[in-house]
Amino acid sequence: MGTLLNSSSSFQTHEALPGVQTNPKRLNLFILLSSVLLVYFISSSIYRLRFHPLSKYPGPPLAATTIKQYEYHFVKGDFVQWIHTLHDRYGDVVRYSPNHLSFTTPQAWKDIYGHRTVSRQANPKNKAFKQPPMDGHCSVIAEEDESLHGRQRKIFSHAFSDRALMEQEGLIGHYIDQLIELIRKRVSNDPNGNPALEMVQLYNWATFDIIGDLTFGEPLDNLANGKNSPWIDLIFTNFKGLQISQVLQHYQILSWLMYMCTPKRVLEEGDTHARNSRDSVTRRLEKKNTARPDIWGLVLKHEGENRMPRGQMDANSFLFMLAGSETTATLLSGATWLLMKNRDKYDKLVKEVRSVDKESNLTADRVRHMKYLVAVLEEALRWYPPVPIGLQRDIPKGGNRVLEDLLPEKTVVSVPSYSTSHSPHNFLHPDKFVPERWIFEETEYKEYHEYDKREALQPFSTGPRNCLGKKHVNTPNIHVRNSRLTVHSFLHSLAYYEMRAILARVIFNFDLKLCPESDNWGVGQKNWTLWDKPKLMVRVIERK
Ligand code: HEM
Repeated sequence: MGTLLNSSSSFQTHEALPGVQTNPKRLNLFILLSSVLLVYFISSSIYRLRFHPLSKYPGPPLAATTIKQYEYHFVKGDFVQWIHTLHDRYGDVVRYSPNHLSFTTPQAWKDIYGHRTVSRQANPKNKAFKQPPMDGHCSVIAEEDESLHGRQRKIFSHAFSDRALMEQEGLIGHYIDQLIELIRKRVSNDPNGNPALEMVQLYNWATFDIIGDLTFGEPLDNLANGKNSPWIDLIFTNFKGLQISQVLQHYQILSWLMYMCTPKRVLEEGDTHARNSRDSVTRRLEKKNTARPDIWGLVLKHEGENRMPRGQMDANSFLFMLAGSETTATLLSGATWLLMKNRDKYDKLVKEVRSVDKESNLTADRVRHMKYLVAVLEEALRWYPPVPIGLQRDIPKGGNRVLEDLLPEKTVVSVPSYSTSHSPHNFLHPDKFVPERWIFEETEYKEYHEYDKREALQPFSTGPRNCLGKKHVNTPNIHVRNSRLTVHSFLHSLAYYEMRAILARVIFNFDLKLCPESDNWGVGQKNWTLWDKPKLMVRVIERK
């Protein structure tokens, strides 16, 4: 101890002097390093602005020189608004970071996400946003290998087929009954019979209960208990953090700081729920009941040689819980707000939905033929797409063509749903909510029918990795969307059915009015891949 003290004091007295003498050297080193960095920064900026293969694309000069501006907006949660402003200013193609291009033309959907052709390779998903494997197993959305991905899609084809949906109608209807009962109870418990209800939460409970039962074959009881199940808490606590950490992973210190600042409870919750998810799948498999029309019941029934490894089942269950609940609840919340803000459209929908004699007539088949209802949901998907950002794809080795241009390997390309469907180049008066633009029989809206590029709307993405919850049609999507809504309305799928049935039954039973505090609900919301939705307060009374 004494020796240590002695040596330290000798360091302070005798060693300090040479230290002072070396300071100019250190200063010189600092100046040298700074100059090297400055020269590097200036020369790489000049290269990126003038000579880089993407330099011909328009965009903010700062964004062309550094990825940090894009990362800043992503982490801040205003990326959707930022990229939209850039498209407004620079046009249909924008360079928003040295290697990133964003497109809003309809053709770009095909070129970026479409099936491979003789002249075009597939563009793989960008690794930064890849879902991590669960115990070494990839869910369908995270599977990189094309043929393994195709194999998983094939295994799920029965569980997401028309026939499955017909069998699932009763199960889904049961939860919609519970939603209506819960709202009715709250209305009757209110002294004035006119309570202000938080609709985002109610829709979330309904869609989580439905997908929970379809995935695990047992109820999550959000609606029955009138409160969030641990599943909902987990997904909302972790999703935003996961998105942000995917950007921060490039910065070791920030990544580490974020990890250190994450409450231990949140980290433990992640493990607990992965375990719960596995246990729920185990319980479902132990029941061995293949007669039940839930996802695993239908997968096991058609299993044969297409056996899915157990770990893959867990990974996919986890995925279904997020992909199949939050998205539909978001769209329902958006549609409700848009209808409240456009009372004439709301009245038109009320008239159509209440034209049935009784509620039990609102069957899957009936609601898919309600033109105005289908058009309201289509327009809500355009105005407020649940996945508003551009899903990033990498241009592979050898380059690939997008809109006639051969883009170099490693360019990151995407089509942002929100900007594409709010582009005045694609839709007439894009910021207005006009369901009639989707109905050709509404002849007063002819100018919309003639102007709109309907194929620009792809809220479920397109190509071999599009949404599994939206029916896969053999007819190319663009053809369907280009044709009359009557053809489109025949599309049957879990996502569409849930949204139609829930909205129709809420509108059939109750009159709704927006509370003043939610007047601007849909404006300027933050987003981290999905919207970060505030409370949507709506006054509800029994229909007259
Ligand atoms: C309004 C409702 C919905 C919207 C807007 C939506 C949107 C999307 C989008 C944009 C993708 C592509 C993601 C990517 O490329 O990374 C996707 C994929 C997927 N969605 Fe949906 N979705 C909805 C409802 C559902 C439902 C109800 C389910 C049912 C479980 C579901 C299951 C899936 C699955 C499994 C994938 C991955 C498909 C694959 O990678 O092959 N979605 N969805």
